[in-house]
Amino acid sequence: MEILRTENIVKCFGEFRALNGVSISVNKGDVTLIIGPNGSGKSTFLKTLFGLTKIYSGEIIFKDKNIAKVPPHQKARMKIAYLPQTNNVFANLTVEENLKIAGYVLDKDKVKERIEIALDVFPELKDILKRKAGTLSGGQRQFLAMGMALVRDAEVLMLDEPTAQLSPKLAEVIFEKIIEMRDEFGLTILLVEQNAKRALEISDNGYMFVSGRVAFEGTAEELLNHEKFKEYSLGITAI
Ligand SMILES: Nc1ncnc2c1ncn2[C@@H]1O[C@H](COP(=O)(O)OP(=O)(O)OP(=O)(O)O)[C@@H](O)[C@H]1O
Repeated sequence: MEILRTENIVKCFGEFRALNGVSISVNKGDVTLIIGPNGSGKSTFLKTLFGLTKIYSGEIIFKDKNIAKVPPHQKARMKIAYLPQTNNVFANLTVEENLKIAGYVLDKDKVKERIEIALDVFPELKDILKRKAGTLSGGQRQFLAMGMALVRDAEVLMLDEPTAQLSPKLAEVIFEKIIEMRDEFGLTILLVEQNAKRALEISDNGYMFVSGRVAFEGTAEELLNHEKFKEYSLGITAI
């Protein structure tokens, strides 16, 4: 069942069209992947979905409502979470404080319960609750940011390259956590990833962006077997 879709999103920076009519559809409880070369508009797309930059035209439909003009803090209340590549935690606060702040709109008992759930999925955080988030490793910071989304009880989670700059081993752990968040909690995940092949293996559907457009789309399996994708992932063509 569709929970989120965009229709013909156009985003310009001056004369430059970073997004040139992007339409995608995201099903509830799926991992939907966006891949594509550098500069193809993936990060810009997530930012526009969350309302961090204004779009020129197009619609963002969430549960049958056009939310294109809804500001980020209201989208957060609608249980949409966005994790940027960096600055996704409060560096000067401890891990515990970050988790508590994530639940600020919930009542106290509920926050406690949600933090317990987050620590079940991210037990790695249990021993570092008193550490300042700014001192964490890249992987620990990512765990915390994803844990905060769980505390918030997010329904849709948008992740911008969560495995960037992590070792292959840690990247694999992040992919496993993403699967767990989908399968155990029914989260809908919109994922932007550089590691296209591995990310497709854990995804349900995918979109390949090229120059601000959807070049091709399909189920994860269709994309993995797509000639263009094979060429792209082998680096034979820049598309
Ligand atoms: N604030 C901005 N002002 C002007 N141009 C921008 C701005 N943000 C992004 N762009 C341009 O828009 C295009 C899309 O950028 P975006 O960061 O969305 O690509 P991407 O697919 O996420 O790339 P990467 O994989 O390298 O992160 C690029 O050409 C980029 O230079």
